[in-house]
Amino acid sequence: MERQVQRLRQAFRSGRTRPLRFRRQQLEALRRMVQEREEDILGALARDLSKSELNAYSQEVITVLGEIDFVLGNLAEWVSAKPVKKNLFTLLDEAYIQPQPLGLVLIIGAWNYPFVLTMQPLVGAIAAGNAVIVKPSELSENTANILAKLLPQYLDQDLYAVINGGVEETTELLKQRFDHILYTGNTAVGKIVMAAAAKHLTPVTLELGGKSPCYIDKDCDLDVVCRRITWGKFMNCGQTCIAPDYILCEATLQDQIVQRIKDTVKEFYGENIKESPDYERIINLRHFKRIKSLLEGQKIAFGGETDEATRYIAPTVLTNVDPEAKVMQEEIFGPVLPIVPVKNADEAIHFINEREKPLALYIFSHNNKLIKQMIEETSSGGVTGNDVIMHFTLNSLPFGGVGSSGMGAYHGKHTFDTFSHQRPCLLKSLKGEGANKLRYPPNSQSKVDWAKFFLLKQFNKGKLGFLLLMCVAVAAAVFVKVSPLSVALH
Ligand SMILES: NC(=O)c1ccc[n+]([C@@H]2O[C@H](COP(=O)([O-])OP(=O)(O)OC[C@H]3O[C@@H](n4cnc5c(N)ncnc54)[C@H](O)[C@@H]3O)[C@@H](O)[C@H]2O)c1
Ligand SMILES: CCCCCCCC=O
Repeated sequence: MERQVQRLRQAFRSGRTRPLRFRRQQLEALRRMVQEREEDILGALARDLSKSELNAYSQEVITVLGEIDFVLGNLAEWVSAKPVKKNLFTLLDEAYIQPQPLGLVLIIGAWNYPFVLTMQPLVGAIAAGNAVIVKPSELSENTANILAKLLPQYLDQDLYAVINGGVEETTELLKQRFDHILYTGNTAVGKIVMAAAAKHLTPVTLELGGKSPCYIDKDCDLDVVCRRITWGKFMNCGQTCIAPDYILCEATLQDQIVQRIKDTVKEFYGENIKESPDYERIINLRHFKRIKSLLEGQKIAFGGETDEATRYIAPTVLTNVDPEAKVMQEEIFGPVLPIVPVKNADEAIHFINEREKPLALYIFSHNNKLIKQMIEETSSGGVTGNDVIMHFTLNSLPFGGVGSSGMGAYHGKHTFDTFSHQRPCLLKSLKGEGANKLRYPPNSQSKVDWAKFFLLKQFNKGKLGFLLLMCVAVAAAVFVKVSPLSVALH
């Protein structure tokens, strides 16, 4: 493993990833891979999560293709140096920010959307000019295997590698030195990753989870609200990091919500949900048993049927759930939706703020002021008002958590920035040394007064004064030797 890391680092040092043309070629090759090997990719996703071809395509493949197109359309602009504003001391100099690749980066993916959660960060890491090691989740082993088979066929093998394996291999991998690690998965492992990264002072992006609340105000259209929640909660059998984890609403709304979600489940998945191609299965037996155990002692309003042989758990809604119940202590990550009654929006805000900061927050109301108030008075990785999940799909929005739901963010330009060093560059001339006397010893009151005059706002009396000052400064920078001016400043 150490040798492989060395090999990639060596290839990065060759400078091959620097030119825009090379990065574009690699991204185009990646796009070709997704298009030409679509069937293999969809097949792997079906075997891992019982995802239908249509669902796998619309949830994962489209996102990756869209990301590649978006990056290719903007990369030339992103890699270019960005001139910055200057102060009076640097007026004649060149000042800019130059994005540069970090080096060798590690991307550790999760199993629930195993294709998009490794490929989307990979697109940004390549775009930013890095060498990359991808470590897919071992739980979605078919997707992990297809990535290990396909990526070397399309990408430069000296710069991009897939390493498969479980805890042992990941632990070994984390002993190596990387220039950035992007990890997606649960919070407990996030801490392990961060501790390992700290040994090398490696920066991390942690895309973690949490219990994402969903508040339903009484002033809203419950038919629409429940359709949207049903879609986002039961998609991928509830195994979505930003699925609404639980509902907060006034007690009087509960029965209407239950009835509408029940009707929508029937509309979406039919009378026999097990037969629906749109309804997935739980990833493995451990998670199946974990989710099933969350139902114990709960009031099941509908659903609750399970089948261990196929790891099927029906869409399930629980009512009057006690905040102390086990189902409210951990991220559910399955098709179980508890409803916790609260008196009003203020109590919902209090409820949310008493707990760890979630990855997402959802607020449904006709009252925009209330939505804005809840955003203002709570914290979460992201927010969607009057819908669920959808903020993930907008790549102009940074996607990530806060507090225990993660740190850092990616998607679109944000991924490019995550995997780049924004290098500040100031290019001066060796001429104009006279003006520099101001900062060289020995110091004097008049030099300090000049510095105040050049740099501090309160000494630049208005716009006109500032303009005048700039002219003086330019003159000073070019010709003038420092002279006392304290009188003019006071
Ligand atoms: N924020 C996001 O974008 C996002 C996306 C998907 C999932 N998630 C979160 O991930 C969680 C579910 O994923 P998971 O954690 O079950 O996925 P997982 O079990 O697939 O683990 C994720 C990665 O961590 C590695 N790993 C596991 N144990 C390890 C250890 N002891 N040391 C080092 N590496 C280890 C795995 O090999 C895998 O590559 C949920 O909490 C979910 O909310 C977050
Ligand atoms: C179109 C829906 C994609 C949702 C991906 C969520 C990633 C986290 O689990």
